[in-house]
Amino acid sequence: MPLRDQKIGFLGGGAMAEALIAGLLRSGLVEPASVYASDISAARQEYLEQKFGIKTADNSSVVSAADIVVLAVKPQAISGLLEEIAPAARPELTVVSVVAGISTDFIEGFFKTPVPVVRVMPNTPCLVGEGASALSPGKFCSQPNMDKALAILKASGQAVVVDESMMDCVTGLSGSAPAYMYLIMEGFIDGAVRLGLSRDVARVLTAQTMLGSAKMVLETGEHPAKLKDMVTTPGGTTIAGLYALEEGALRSVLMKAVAEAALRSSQLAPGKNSKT
Ligand SMILES: NC(=O)C1=CN([C@@H]2O[C@H](COP(=O)(O)OP(=O)(O)OC[C@H]3O[C@@H](n4cnc5c(N)ncnc54)[C@H](OP(=O)(O)O)[C@@H]3O)[C@@H](O)[C@H]2O)C=CC1
Ligand SMILES: O=C(O)[C@@H]1CCC=N1
Repeated sequence: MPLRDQKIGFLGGGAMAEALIAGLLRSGLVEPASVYASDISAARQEYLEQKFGIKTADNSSVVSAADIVVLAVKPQAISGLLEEIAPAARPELTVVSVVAGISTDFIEGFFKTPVPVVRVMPNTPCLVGEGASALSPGKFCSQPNMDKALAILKASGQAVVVDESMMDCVTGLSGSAPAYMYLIMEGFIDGAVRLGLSRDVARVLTAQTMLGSAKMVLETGEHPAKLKDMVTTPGGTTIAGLYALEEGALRSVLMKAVAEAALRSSQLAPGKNSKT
């Protein structure tokens, strides 16, 4: 078991760290006593201690105490954080970065010794055990390092290994897409509320329909177009709704959303960003 006796430290205790900690602890693979976190905000540290029963400390103390360190600050804060923790970094450590747009090469460059780095793009549904994560190994990463990172991400959903050149794309897809899905659900809910359905009923029907449709794709392995055809009775209701979606160029809009988010990911590394 790759996480046995491993102490896991989170640097940056915001939304994504919270989702990963929640996923890890609800899986039962790790005890709260083995999890550490640091955050620039004392109030945030207190919140994490209270919510999860984990320990908090400053960044360097967390790195010294941990076997696996998860970098979970915003891209704009990564250089300062890496400078701060570099003296405590060592080759036995596994560094897992969830920071969008930041390459393994960039992170490795801050350390004096060859430190294994795994780049990961998770998403917030890790919070409820349904995350979708992609991982790429850095150049000093061994299979045991990857196994540890995979175990953390698989504890809270599905995880796949991709070439690092695909990480901006993955960031624009599964990293960002929970937000797109919520927007789509909001539109469906408002559409039903407009026709008189109560918001609560519309919310449950919408979310369960998205969940069920996603399960159909994953469990049948069928092309989404075939599953769509199964719903679409000739001359019926669904084709009328699909016609409206095609008029609104839904697929083209969704493709653009992935491309725009991937482009932004490619601009996030310090020195590359067009805006901060
Ligand atoms: N949210 C998401 O869905 C996903 C996020 N990510 C990545 O995860 C990372 C974190 O994102 P997210 O959780 O949304 O952001 P948050 O702003 O919620 O979390 C980052 C946290 O780190 C704190 N922080 C800032 N500087 C330091 C420091 N030097 N040491 C310790 N803590 C610090 C921040 O404090 P303060 O706010 O006061 O600055 C904040 O609480 C980002 O790099 C993002 O790209 C990846 C996949 C999905
Ligand atoms: O919006 C962001 O930049 C982060 C990365 C992917 C999801 N949230």
